[in-house]
Amino acid sequence: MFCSGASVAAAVDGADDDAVQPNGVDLTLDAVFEQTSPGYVGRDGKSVGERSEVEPHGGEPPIYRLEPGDYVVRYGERLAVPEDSVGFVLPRSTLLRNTCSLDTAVWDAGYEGRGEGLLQVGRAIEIERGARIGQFVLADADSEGTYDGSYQGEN
Ligand SMILES: O=c1ccn([C@H]2C[C@H](O)[C@@H](COP(=O)(O)OP(=O)(O)OP(=O)(O)O)O2)c(=O)[nH]1
Repeated sequence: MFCSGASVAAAVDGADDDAVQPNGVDLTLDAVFEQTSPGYVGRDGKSVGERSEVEPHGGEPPIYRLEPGDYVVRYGERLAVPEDSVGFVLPRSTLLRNTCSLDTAVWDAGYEGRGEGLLQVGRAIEIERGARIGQFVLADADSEGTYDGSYQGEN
């Protein structure tokens, strides 16, 4: 079963009260990166390529003016996935309605950190730093151990 927004909020550090939704908690955009060198995915190992941080166009709060392309984004909130849960992030529908999306993976039981996602920009868009871009939801789960990979405690 999926958890209530209030339960999800207990797993999210730094979320405003108005970020709490009926079934999850909104996550905000903190930083945007462009990958500049290849990554590596092997049978045993992996590495993330070099990246450069995209500077906001200006404004207060700062506004990112993003041309079509793929960007790595860091969320503004620190998450701690409970050991009896699994997490998912879904894009805010306004991104989809603007020909953009957020691509995300599984958030493992026991993971803690400020995670990252793939922002796909199909048509140019402006996004403020701190704007809501996705929603974090949690489902009850039987877990086979907890996450202890290299992204534990990131950011
Ligand atoms: O969209 C996502 C999905 C997950 N995570 C975090 C939480 C998750 O627990 C961790 C590792 O994700 P995953 O297990 O998919 O990564 P991996 O490439 O398999 O790395 P590892 O070998 O460390 O498991 O990254 C994100 O930051 N963004």
